[in-house]
Amino acid sequence: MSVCNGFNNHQNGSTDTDDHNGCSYETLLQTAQYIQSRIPHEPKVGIICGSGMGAYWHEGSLAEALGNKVIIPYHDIPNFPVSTVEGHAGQLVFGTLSNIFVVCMQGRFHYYEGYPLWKCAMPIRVMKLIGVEFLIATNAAGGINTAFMEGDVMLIKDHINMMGFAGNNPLQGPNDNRWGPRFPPMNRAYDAGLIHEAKQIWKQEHLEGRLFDGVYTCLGGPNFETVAELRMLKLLGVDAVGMSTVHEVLTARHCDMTVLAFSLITNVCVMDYQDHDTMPSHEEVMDVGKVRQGTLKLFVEKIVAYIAENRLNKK
Ligand SMILES: O=P(O)(O)O[C@@H]1C[C@H](O)[C@@H](CO)O1
Ligand SMILES: Nc1nc2[nH]cnc2c(=O)[nH]1
Repeated sequence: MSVCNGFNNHQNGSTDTDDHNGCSYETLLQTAQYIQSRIPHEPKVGIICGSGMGAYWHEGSLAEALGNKVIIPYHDIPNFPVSTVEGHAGQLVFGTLSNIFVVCMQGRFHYYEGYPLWKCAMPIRVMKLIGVEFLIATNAAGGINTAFMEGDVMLIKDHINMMGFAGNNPLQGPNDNRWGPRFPPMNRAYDAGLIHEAKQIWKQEHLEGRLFDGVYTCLGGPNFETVAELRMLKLLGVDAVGMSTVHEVLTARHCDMTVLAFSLITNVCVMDYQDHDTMPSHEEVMDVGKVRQGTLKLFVEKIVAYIAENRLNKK
């Protein structure tokens, strides 16, 4: 049996033998079957709760708000990676939100944790196998667009796959057509209809703070950027920079999920050599996430309600 190198294999006693993209369809079917044996319904919407949105178990977080919760820690799930980021709970939380059954990833996997990109994105394929059709990916990001302030929210209308420019992509390796095509298009990675609706919801619900749209990029991390790097990203048309999401979106689109994603701007990037005082930190990221999670929770609830009423069974 094929297993995933570096994964939590303790339950099947397998040895790690596979290298790049060695996590086969059959292996992930076993992972999916384990999860299915523990949940009462198929989730149609998957939500990735990043550092800006209750990746940790804060009171008032989105994951905590689900009804009739079933919680499965990552370390219990065969073949799943484990979370190593400070504050990330590292669990799947299933339950009802806006009257439908959803799954939240509370904490995600990053390249800087030492996982290859395909492994960081592997939970997306597991979500697909258990029924997820819509992915809502959230993250914390630094604001490069000079209009952005801490606490702003940016709907991701597009991304620049910087790591892909360097030849690093979660879809590298043998392609299994059961997931999707060898050469997937990415010109409509982020669903324009959902972006439009999300903007309407923000207005109609009078959600607190400012909503923008813009271009996101993911760098490998774990360090925050130098001034020169940030200036370069700005020149390239990047509005917000983070350390996640792009590999998840590539994997989700490859297997034909519909994607909406947004960034919580947790810090304004320091683009000025004269600024000797401002230093980005993970503590600041988590603090801003905590302050904004009430608003973001409402935002996601309403987006899920929209999907449930207007988009499910109409794909
Ligand atoms: O998981 P996300 O992308 O939301 O978290 C960002 C990137 C790093 O993991 C962390 C830095 O503070 O925030
Ligand atoms: N790369 C990067 N990731 C972040 N996550 C939250 N803020 C930042 C940032 O400024 N840069």
